[in-house]
Amino acid sequence: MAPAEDLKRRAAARALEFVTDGMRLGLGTGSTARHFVELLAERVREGLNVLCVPTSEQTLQQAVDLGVPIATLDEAGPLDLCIDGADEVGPGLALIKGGGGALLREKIVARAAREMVVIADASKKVAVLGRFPLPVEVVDFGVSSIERSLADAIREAGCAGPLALRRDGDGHAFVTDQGHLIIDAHLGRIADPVLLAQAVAQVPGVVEHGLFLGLASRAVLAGTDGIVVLDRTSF
Ligand SMILES: O=C(CO)[C@H](O)[C@H](O)COP(=O)(O)O
Repeated sequence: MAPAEDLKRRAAARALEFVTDGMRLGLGTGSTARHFVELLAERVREGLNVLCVPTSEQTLQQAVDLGVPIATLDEAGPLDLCIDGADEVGPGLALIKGGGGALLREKIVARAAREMVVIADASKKVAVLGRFPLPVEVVDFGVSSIERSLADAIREAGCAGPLALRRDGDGHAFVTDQGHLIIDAHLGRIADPVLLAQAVAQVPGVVEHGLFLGLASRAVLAGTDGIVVLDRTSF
């Protein structure tokens, strides 16, 4: 296994220790979450009883293929724990998510859980959020106009940088599981994530953004020198 994948898998394995019998779990999306679902499936085969709500069609398919019991969020009700990856983990466990385009369902599921635990390789830890482009999910009506309004709102919140409509490998607009589009905001540095989140959320046409603030309570970060479990006060 490539070294980077090995670190993701180690973080996933450590987070699995937080799972106990009978839990209702949110399952994240992305390559790190994928490791978690694989390891969870091994435990399910050994007899662990869990009910899981996937945050994307991709994770849903993986869970079905591996025999992990799944439910819709409405069927499952409040969740005990949500385990998900992140694109950046900043101070206070503020996150940028949505690199895989699943931010809307990910945020709904994280909010429905009593606890959100982030799993990542240690390179995702940053002193200031923003090096990773901020994904903003928007409706597919008037996207050029939404993009201009978004640029204004971002500037008023003290940030700047080019915006780009996300495209898939064929050059078509990337469409999310909920049928929306994504505008990636290349900001470099987000000095005030709370202010930016408020500004972006107010733009008509914005469905959700990838700033996850006050949602994660722990982060399991795996580096070459070991694994650390951070909470909001320790980072
Ligand atoms: O937010 C996400 C998907 O929308 C992912 O959790 C994020 O992109 C991290 O992915 P990976 O574990 O592959 O680095």
